[in-house]
Amino acid sequence: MAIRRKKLSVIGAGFTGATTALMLAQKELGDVVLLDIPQLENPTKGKALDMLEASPVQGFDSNIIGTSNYEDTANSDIVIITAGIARKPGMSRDDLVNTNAGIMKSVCENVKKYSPESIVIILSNPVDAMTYVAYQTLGFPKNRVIGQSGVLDTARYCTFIAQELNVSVEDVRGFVLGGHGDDMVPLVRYSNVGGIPIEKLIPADRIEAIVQRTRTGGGEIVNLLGNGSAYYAPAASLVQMTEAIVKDKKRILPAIALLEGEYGYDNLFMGVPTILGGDGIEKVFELELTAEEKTALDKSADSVRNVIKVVEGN
Ligand SMILES: NC(=O)c1ccc[n+]([C@@H]2O[C@H](COP(=O)([O-])OP(=O)(O)OC[C@H]3O[C@@H](n4cnc5c(N)ncnc54)[C@H](O)[C@@H]3O)[C@@H](O)[C@H]2O)c1
Ligand SMILES: O=C(O)C[C@H](O)C(=O)O
Repeated sequence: MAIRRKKLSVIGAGFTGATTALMLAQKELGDVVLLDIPQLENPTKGKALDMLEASPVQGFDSNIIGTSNYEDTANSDIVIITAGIARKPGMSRDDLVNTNAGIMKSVCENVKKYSPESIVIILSNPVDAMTYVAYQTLGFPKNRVIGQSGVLDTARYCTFIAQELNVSVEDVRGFVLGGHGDDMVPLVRYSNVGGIPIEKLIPADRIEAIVQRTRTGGGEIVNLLGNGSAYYAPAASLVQMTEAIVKDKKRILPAIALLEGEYGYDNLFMGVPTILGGDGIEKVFELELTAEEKTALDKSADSVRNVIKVVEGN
């Protein structure tokens, strides 16, 4: 049997979608189809061609096409959904829920029709609720519907720890649990630098400042950009998750997964540590939490539930 490259479709060719498409191709994780709405077909084709023309310079052989036609995405191995509106200063991610739920449903109807065997990774916000909408619409098994939040939130947390200690980011390990909102739960107790618990290296008040900055990390970028939200680190996060799946790496990464009893939550999509491999989410890890950590996670879960209620009311 001939060996073929993976087919990776990115729905939404805006800041995050286009950046993700380029990074996927640069890492040669597969051939990339970048799709946006028909009104933006030419700009989408233009972005894809521009990226492809970088390939001789950078030396990658992934193909990239732009389209507004779902037939071009048919039989994708992985579909990454970034379609939707982004927040502006003064807005919360939850303010996007009604618009993006409608977009998510229409995108997922097409994904279900054209790529019924795909693994789907959701980025659009509010992402925990959008992953729920995608799961409902797609009807795929839970291991094939994955939301991105924890890789990004953890990346921010690790960036700030590395800055604080002036050490390599490569030696910083941590975990952020919970919903992708301002009450997410960076797990200080499970964070270390080169194996040394951060509580032995950073004073408590500075750790608290890092935790708070992580929680509002998305808003910090929104306020600086002025007219949109982060895209370089979000795209890098999507690419790390895609690589774990395409290469069946079985990486332990935080991802938004359907919880069915884990951590005491039922029928809730929220960020938890998972194994990501060729089957998508292959396992959800249940960590032991202190009473304080569980209270914080309960608060975050309540926030996610409140947004899901809005979606269910539509
Ligand atoms: N989960 C996360 O960690 C995370 C991180 C960054 C951004 N986001 C979210 O991702 C989404 C996209 O952000 P962005 O910065 O790329 O926004 P953007 O406005 O630059 O791009 C969104 C694109 O989606 C397209 N789109 C809208 N409706 C569509 C449809 N029905 N089909 C196909 N494409 C459609 C738009 O035309 C636009 O090109 C936002 O909701 C943002 O909040 C989430
Ligand atoms: O903050 C946002 O609205 C975008 C994204 O969720 C992020 O965390 O950067």
